[in-house]
Amino acid sequence: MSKRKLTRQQRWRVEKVQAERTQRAHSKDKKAQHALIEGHLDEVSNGLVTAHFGRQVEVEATDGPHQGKRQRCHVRANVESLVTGDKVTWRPALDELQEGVVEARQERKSLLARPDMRGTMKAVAANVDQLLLVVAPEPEPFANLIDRYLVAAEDSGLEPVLVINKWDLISQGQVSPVISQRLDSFLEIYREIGYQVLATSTQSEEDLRDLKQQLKGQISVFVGQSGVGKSSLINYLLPGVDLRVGSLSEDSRKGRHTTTTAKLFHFPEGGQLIDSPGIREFALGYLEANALAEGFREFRPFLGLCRFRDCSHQKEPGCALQSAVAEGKIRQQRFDSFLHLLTSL
Ligand SMILES: Nc1nc2c(ncn2[C@@H]2O[C@H](COP(=O)(O)OP(=O)(O)OP(=O)(O)O)[C@@H](O)[C@H]2O)c(=O)[nH]1
Ligand SMILES: [Zn+2]
Repeated sequence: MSKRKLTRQQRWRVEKVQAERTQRAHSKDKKAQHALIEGHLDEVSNGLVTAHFGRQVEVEATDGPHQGKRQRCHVRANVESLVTGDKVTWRPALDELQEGVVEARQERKSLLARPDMRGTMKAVAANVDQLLLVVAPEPEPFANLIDRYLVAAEDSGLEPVLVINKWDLISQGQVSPVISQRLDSFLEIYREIGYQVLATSTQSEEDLRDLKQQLKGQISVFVGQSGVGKSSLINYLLPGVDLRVGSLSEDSRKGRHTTTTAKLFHFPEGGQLIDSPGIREFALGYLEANALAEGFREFRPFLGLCRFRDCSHQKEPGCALQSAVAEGKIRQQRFDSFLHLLTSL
């Protein structure tokens, strides 16, 4: 192919197109570019995404002169998608009423995802350390539901902690001995597996002490079935905070915009909470059968030991899980729950 000599006019046009393309590539978010040009930004520092609004995020400075302050931010076009809890490198605006710019996302420790309306898994929160699975004597817990949450937590890399709320009902003998007994043996199973179990109630300060201790220095989420007392617990732990996730408007001209995205809060006595209606209902989305078995913590030593590599742990001879159940190394109830979840995949 011969090199054609371009006329000055053509060269000018090529250069112009090139420049425009570069401009577009570098500044998909024009406002971010604009902010940089305007020079109203401070030095690069570390931050934490505390909320998400469409293409903007709210970032809290975790070091530097703005530490503890929050700002709305534009996100550079080359930054991968952000969720609440993400740690970022950003440039705060010098004037806190202006908007900062997120330059990069830092590595994630864990990612909590939940299925959207079409069943596609959507990331909702990053770097959550522990999942507080709230249960109560009433509504009485289903083993299956607890196990679903536990598997989801294990799969997302979060440490689950079982929180038995409404403990006052038990300690004051307000639930029938049958329910009380059932709950006890239930909890014993989870303790035996190695999960931490805490008793709480929203009826006295004393009953929240262990939970407050557990929250310190960690990013937590509260999950559990309706009516167990998640809202009550969170209201006690975050006094005076407007928990309505829609309380920050996306755009004041459009009025109050209710967003269901997750928000990050600081507990006054230490630790952080990420909360949204979606997170509270977080359970099991799509899972591979292997991930399901892995999610039953006490099954792990036996996985891969079945006679058949593709053992479904149902009726096959030489199934290591079934032998473990027969030998009392795996509780029958957990195995039944596993099979139930397996058939509902
Ligand atoms: N006795 C007793 N009742 C409680 C306790 N905590 C919450 N409740 C009551 O349990 C009911 C449900 O509490 P909520 O905080 O709304 O429960 P939730 O888990 O947030 O429920 P959803 O909003 O439906 O998900 C309310 O009537 C509370 O007053 C507790 O520790 N002891
Ligand atoms: Zn098997």
